[in-house]
Amino acid sequence: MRYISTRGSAPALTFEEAMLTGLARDGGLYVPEEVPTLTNAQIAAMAGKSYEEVAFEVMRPFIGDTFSDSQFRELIAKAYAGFGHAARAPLVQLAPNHFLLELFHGPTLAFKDFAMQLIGQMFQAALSRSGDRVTIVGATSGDTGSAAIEAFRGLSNVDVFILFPHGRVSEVQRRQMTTPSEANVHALAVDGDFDDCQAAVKDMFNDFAFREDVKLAGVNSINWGRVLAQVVYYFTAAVSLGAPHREVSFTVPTGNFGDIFAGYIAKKMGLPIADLVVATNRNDILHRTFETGAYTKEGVTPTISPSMDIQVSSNFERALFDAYGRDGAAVAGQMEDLKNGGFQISQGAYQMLKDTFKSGRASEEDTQAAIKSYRANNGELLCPHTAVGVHVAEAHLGATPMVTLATAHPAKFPDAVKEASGVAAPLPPRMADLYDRPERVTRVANDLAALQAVIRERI
Ligand SMILES: Cc1ncc(COP(=O)(O)O)c(C=O)c1O
Ligand SMILES: N[C@@H](CCOP(=O)(O)O)C(=O)O
Repeated sequence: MRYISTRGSAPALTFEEAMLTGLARDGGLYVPEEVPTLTNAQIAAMAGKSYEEVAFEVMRPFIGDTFSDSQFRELIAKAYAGFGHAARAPLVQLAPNHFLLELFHGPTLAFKDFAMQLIGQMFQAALSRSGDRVTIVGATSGDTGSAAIEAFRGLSNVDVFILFPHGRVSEVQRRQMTTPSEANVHALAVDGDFDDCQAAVKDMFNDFAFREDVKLAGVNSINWGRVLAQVVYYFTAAVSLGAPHREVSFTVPTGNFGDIFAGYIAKKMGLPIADLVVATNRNDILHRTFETGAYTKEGVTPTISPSMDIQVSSNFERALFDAYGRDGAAVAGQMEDLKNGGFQISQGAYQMLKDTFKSGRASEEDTQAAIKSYRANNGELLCPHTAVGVHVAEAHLGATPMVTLATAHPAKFPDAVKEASGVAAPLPPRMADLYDRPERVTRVANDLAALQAVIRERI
């Protein structure tokens, strides 16, 4: 299995190389040269298997010879051992044809743990084999950062720097990033928004001298390994609802387009997914794009679902690559136009995207109303991101079972949840002292050189 860049002019890599490389050297994102497919019989045989076993079967065709089967099984087992639910990703029924896929039973209470815990294991195994040391730099709107820190804290061959937008993450998210005391963890509060943080990370990858000097690695969904690990729960959810004998639809609260892209890969692998619905908050660039065919940046507006306050949606580039018939030059051209504010998608590519994805948006009021009504009528306390998903899903319910991804635990956003529902969402006992732990954070200007200086000084 080889991985190629969405911009068409970086070398093809193995799974291990793509995982450790992060951004391609032409600025693109790595994708598999071909997406392997599973037969209906293989999918049907997943029924009744453990999450770990399905994870092995779904991901094995993508990893080539990076790990032996037995080592890969071991890494998967370690990755999910600390999850607080035996099913790892349980389904809860909201209505006759509407289900919630709870993805918040990992150590940091968000879906990011599914990929990050596994990436942590895979990095550790690959780096201890090679003896290399890397510097991970990640951008977060709140959840990727806490999950990355949890997965990499205390590891001897990794330094991890997380850039988050100062004042724009929830207090729980911030404390999850600033309270770990391990010396290899560095939380950087940037005077900017998430898009600034993500742009700085990509600029660091495009600064080849810096990239080589610090041995830069990435754990944002730039990294194919992140997307891959998220493909698994589409299979477990769909199979428990009757796939491959029955189609299933998914609604995905979306920001950087990584999670929904994982659903798209599951569909390409042969999972019978009817609709893939993109749900955005008022930062609705993706919804507008699906409506109009124009990808046009506006400023980022802070919302009560802060992890989705994103305008430059990194993984959309992976979808565009397929929409343009895998023409890297066309994608590179559109990404150049994005620097000047946006681009118009060609008619053919737009049609492909419209045929593949549906979309909707939730205003702040819609989000609050969903939190309130699902608490009152279903007894479910939703996090604001999940509430965006549930609101959008309601407009797409039909005969096919709909699964909305519950991407974070309500306790990560206690203020917004309490205001909407009147109900407090307590942290689990293992995190009960989070507010008492001392914080360690460095405030940094939204400036590439300043960020690079901090990183060089600390490693
Ligand atoms: C809780 C939560 N929901 C939804 C999203 C959006 O996911 P993606 O960026 O993969 O679209 C994020 C951030 O990634 C998140 O943290
Ligand atoms: N919402 C994310 C933003 C980063 O997304 P990623 O999936 O590319 O890591 C976050 O919570 O940080």
